[in-house]
Amino acid sequence: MMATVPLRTNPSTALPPPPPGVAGFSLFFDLDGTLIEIAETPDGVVVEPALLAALGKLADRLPGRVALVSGRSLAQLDQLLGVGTTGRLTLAGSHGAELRIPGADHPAGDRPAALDVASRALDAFAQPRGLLVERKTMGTALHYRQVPAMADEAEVEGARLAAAHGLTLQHGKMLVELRAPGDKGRAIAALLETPAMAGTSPLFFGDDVTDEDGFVACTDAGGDGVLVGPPRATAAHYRLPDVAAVRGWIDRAIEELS
Ligand SMILES: O=P(O)(O)OC[C@H]1O[C@H](O[C@H]2O[C@H](CO)[C@@H](O)[C@H](O)[C@H]2O)[C@H](O)[C@@H](O)[C@@H]1O
Repeated sequence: MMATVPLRTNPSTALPPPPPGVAGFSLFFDLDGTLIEIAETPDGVVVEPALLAALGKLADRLPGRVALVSGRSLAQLDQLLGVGTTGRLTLAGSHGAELRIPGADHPAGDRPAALDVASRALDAFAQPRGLLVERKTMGTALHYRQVPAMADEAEVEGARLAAAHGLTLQHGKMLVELRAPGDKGRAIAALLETPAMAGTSPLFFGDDVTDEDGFVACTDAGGDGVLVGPPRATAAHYRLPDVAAVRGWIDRAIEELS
């Protein structure tokens, strides 16, 4: 099963930055490549204290209306950012397969039974080729950033194993992942029904193909998407060039809300 990238792409590559004025918005952020710089390995990322402070301030000013929507699992988000920060945010992890809303119960979905067998097959493929396998709560990612020449082979193996084991195939930056169903769009739509977010306009900042479902969900709900990175076909109508620009935008939003 392939995770779909929507075809409702914006024809223009000259997308403007998102306008100021966030008082009536709920803000959704992807993590890797959006709030933190891409690193060589999943564990190699740097989460700066200034980011944690900014997310905390934003959450104070928009209570219940600041969310992380990540391909990382909830456990990874807790570990990377610390529960002092994640506890103040609404979270969608595992590409939308896991939700955590402060004060609400959201039983975790079932981890697909086939995931362990498929993960061992990924190990067998990765080890002799020098690739990295990242095990997550609801998925396993095969990373080829370490050996980019293996990209095509890794993608083919990922697709083969996803089909063989009935798992969802997720493409990403220098990775292919086998995972539980769900997508960031459905997660955002569900979060928009929470009392704190209901009636607000959603704005989702993301850099990767997994974020496109989220851009569509936000547009459908009267908000929009913000592509982070170089121009490409996207459902977002705004763009910021890099992580630093997102961090600058957040700092300005905090000032505006102060
Ligand atoms: O949806 P996100 O929060 O952006 O998570 C997407 C994936 O991010 C991580 O992989 C990416 O970042 C790594 C660290 O910078 C990088 O080495 C890798 O090449 C990128 O694909 C994470 O490891 C994955 O589990 C997430 O799905």
